[in-house]
Amino acid sequence: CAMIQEKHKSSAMLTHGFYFLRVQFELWDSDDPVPRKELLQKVKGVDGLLCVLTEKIDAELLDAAGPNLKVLSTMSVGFDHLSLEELKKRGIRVGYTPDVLTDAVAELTVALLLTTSRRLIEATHEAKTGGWGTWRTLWLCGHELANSTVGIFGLGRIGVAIAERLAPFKVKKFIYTDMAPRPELASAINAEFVSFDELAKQSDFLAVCCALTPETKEICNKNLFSKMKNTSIFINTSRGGVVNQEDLYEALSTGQIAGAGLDVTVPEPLPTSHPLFTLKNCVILPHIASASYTTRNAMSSLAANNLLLGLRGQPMIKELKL
Ligand SMILES: O=CC(=O)O
Repeated sequence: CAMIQEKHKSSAMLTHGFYFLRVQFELWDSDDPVPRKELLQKVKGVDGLLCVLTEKIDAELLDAAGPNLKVLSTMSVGFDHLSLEELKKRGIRVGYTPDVLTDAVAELTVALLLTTSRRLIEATHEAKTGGWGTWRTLWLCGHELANSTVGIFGLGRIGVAIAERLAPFKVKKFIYTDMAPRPELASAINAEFVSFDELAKQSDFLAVCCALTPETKEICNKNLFSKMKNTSIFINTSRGGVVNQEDLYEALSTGQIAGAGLDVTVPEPLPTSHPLFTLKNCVILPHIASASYTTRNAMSSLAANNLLLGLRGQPMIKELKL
């Protein structure tokens, strides 16, 4: 989190293209989120703010910042932590970091899918704790990608990148649903547009890649799970808010679906006492999809450049249309 303003402790000449921009900035120099109270105090009077997805940028924070604030840059592709309406109302420009994390997120999604479908966490636990007896015919059997139908809910850059990585596993068919067909993206992976119901019914693996919006909030609920096959695997690397977790628990614990792999939950962190942690067929990761050194470096650099360009009144590299 970096707050850019006139009269703060650190000062730097930041080279940007052929220009120099003199900024004074204060850095929250910790991997832990800046405490809300501290953030509310420190944003007062800043011209720009660089945040991550743990910071809720709402009317309270924007009021605390005051009228100097012209640019917000989030180091994330998701922007459900930003109140876009409030930002637009105040004429604040917003930068974000799509594209640079697509490869890392797709890679992690494939890893999570295979970990869940081939029951790798259960398997390593058995091996370590003495559950490994003789070779047994049906022990720790899972579901394979070869000849399967993979469904993608929300076909964007990341959905396409996931499908491209899964295709060599001999997937039979890719299907997807979105607000409307997206033929250009779909043709790259030969995916067929289907209804939400058909996606539920046909998918052997269902990967959720949509943004969290009022329309997608808890859209993965008992209506979806009840239509899925009891051999199907559900994967979510988008936002926890798209899933109704009580319904998912029910579907997993009653065998309505075979397994779930989640990189995102509500809340984050998910309390260790949460019922989903009791299930062997649920693999939960702590929101690490973009966590590779290369990608996090690219995200920080893009977020910083977006901020500086915005402060200079120029088009950002990746700017949200408000
Ligand atoms: O979840 C990660 C992001 O939105 O960048």
